[in-house]
Amino acid sequence: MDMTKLLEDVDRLARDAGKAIMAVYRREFNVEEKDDKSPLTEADKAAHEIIVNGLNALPMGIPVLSEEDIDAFPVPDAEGRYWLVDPLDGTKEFIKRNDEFTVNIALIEQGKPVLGVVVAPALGTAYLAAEGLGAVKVEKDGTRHTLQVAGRPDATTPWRVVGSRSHPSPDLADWLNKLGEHEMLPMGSSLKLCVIAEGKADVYPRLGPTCLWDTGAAQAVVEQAGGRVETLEGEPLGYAVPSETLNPHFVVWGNG
Ligand SMILES: Nc1ncnc2c1ncn2[C@@H]1O[C@H](COP(=O)(O)O)[C@@H](OP(=O)(O)O)[C@H]1O
Ligand SMILES: [Mg+2]
Repeated sequence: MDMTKLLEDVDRLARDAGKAIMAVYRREFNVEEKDDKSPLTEADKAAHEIIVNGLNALPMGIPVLSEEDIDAFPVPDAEGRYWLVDPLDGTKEFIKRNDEFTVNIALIEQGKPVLGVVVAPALGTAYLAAEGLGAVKVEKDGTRHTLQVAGRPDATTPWRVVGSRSHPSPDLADWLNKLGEHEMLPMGSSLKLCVIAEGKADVYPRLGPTCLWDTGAAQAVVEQAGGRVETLEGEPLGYAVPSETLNPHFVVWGNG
């Protein structure tokens, strides 16, 4: 596979989905409730259609798992590959209109995210990563920066902790007490992992539920920037079984 070409194709698809999302964002829209009580908008559905059709049109014929179509789980191909898509992550942020929502596309191979694209359409930014290519942020004006996580803060500097705006967790307070002196940066969606990759925060503890599609693409960005996304047992967060959609609790570390 030509990873550079694949990353360009996936970036284009995520940006097309982002344009469809922004067309809805700029006008009135309806909010439905899914079976699991989470919100769903026309924007989630429009982005899903664009991405799934686009991925299916690529020559490799890699199966797709998208948050908005979990009636049938894909069987990974002979190389253990599948696409993992969250067409609109941070739907609550989208509804609140605070701009902190993302389009997420990951390529999983043998249970590992080997390519990831996270586009934040309202912010105009994108994060792109692939094995062997590293991770970059593309700014609104098109400038590109190579991403590198921050080192561990020295003993006198408080930890910069990023956390969910919409899904606080009861275990977090205990975990933060053990961490020591820190400052909190609230943030919606997979942008939490991306700010770790950028070196703007040091750690993101997620001690509450998330699904595979919430983390796959941004995990590729963090890992290619030198960081880690680990279960509480210290194993990399894995994606081997598409039908096991719930992630365990995890911590994203930016200290390499
Ligand atoms: N009870 C639950 N079970 C599974 N996933 C949950 C959940 N509560 C929140 N999430 C996940 O957390 C994501 C949002 O996290 P955050 O608040 O940190 O941005 C949601 O993404 P979506 O917005 O794509 O549905 C959703 O997938
Ligand atoms: Mg999501």
